[in-house]
Amino acid sequence: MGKRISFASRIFQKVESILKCRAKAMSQKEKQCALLFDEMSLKKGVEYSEKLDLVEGVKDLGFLGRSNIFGTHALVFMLRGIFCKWNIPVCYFISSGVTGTEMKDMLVECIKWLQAIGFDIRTTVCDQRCLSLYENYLELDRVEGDTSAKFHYFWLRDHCRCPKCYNHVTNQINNDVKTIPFNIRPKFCEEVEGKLNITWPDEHKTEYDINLLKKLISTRAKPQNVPVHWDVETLKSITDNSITSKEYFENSDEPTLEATEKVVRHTTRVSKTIFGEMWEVNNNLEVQDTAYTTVGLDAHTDNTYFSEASGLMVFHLIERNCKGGKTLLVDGFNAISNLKRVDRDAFNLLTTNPIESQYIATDTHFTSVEPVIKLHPVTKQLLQIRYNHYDRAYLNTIPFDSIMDYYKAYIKLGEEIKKPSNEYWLQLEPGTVLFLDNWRILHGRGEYSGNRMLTGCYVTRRDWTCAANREGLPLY
Ligand SMILES: C[N+](C)(C)CCCC[C@H](N)C(=O)O
Ligand SMILES: O=C(O)CCC(=O)C(=O)O
Repeated sequence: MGKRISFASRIFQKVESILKCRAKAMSQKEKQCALLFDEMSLKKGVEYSEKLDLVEGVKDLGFLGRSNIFGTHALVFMLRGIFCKWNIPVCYFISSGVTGTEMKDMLVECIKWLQAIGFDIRTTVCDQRCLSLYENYLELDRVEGDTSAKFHYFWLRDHCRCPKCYNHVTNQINNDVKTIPFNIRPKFCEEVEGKLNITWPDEHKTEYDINLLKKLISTRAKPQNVPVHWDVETLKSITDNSITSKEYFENSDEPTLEATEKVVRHTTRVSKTIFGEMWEVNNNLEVQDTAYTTVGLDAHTDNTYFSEASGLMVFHLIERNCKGGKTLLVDGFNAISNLKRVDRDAFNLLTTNPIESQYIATDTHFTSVEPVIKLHPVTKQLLQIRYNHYDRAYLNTIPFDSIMDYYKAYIKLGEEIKKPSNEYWLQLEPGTVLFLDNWRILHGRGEYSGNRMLTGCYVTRRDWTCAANREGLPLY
């Protein structure tokens, strides 16, 4: 194959004269070509070449110089006709992963040389992902589609998952980040067969799976799994039956509290709050809350007065000898996105101004100060709605000048929630257990008369996201 530019002059002349011959025989159109370059990994090893009178296998970048480091890659240049089918291997270099600047210099030199011979180079094509080393980071080309991925050397050292640096039994980091020098650089670095292998100056070795790096890049600050929002019209068309997208039903053997509990414990655990673990809700004011009356309740989320509102609500209506008492569900995220579309300022006020909520009963006084709309701290996508107009405390967290604007924004969201197009009314029946995402779906009920018994429980957000992670299910 070809030549290594400028040091092997005998070969150089031979290849050059062959290339000149080929170019001469071509028409102007035939000469139009692409310069392809590609890095192939090599087995480490050296050999004396009598023909070249030098040791082959060490790093050798032609006019950019030669060194005693073992070569790990061959950087191959090739010409390919654009209009006519022809291929000519041109030259190669032995490298140990070229830097971006080295690559540019070689490319420019190679193009100049081939143009002088007579080829009409119209484009360059790099066939393989390649690794470029910079001052304090490296770059992997085309990791994600066309974009490249950059990783600081410090980060790469910090995340070493070798058994010394990381305990694979406890899944905890052994390595002390404080001991890594900020200016750490690999002694040696290569990309082979889907792996990034790094040797550090102290001979410590780190291996990364390129697919893992790819995955980490694609999840950097980008919205994940945006759930499908629904109104009454579109709810029916959602086929994804996950609890983040839609209400979720399970069947229970019998209409009892114990059967409800069994269904829940099948996948997760029951949360204990001041309302107990499993609750029985009927008209007895056993608990000091309107839920324990026959009064109708506007759509709301529960536990706005807890710093972590329950993640899931589980409802199982085990007795229905009553008139009314239907269940109301509203997709809070849909209401918020509608509000955001028509009134961006209102949306901003609700995301940035925390308000206080309360639950006060005998010997109990819970409060929490949080915004009504919470966004994911990194991706900024919707994370939680905390809307319960019954459980608001004194509004004293908003600056005087913003109070009226805040009220208008809060009421506008309330009106959106109350739009008939967003209100999904359903009749719960004994035997059907309903799971609700209390960070997203608001619930309410119609006023009723007669005997009605609702059983259920809360599941903490951390418990159900734990179950979702365990099962590999997507979270928003
Ligand atoms: C009956 N159950 C225990 C479900 C709820 C009772 C708490 C209701 C409270 N107002 C809230 O919205 O959090
Ligand atoms: O009784 C119902 O159907 C719902 C009660 C309720 O909204 C609650 O407990 O938060």
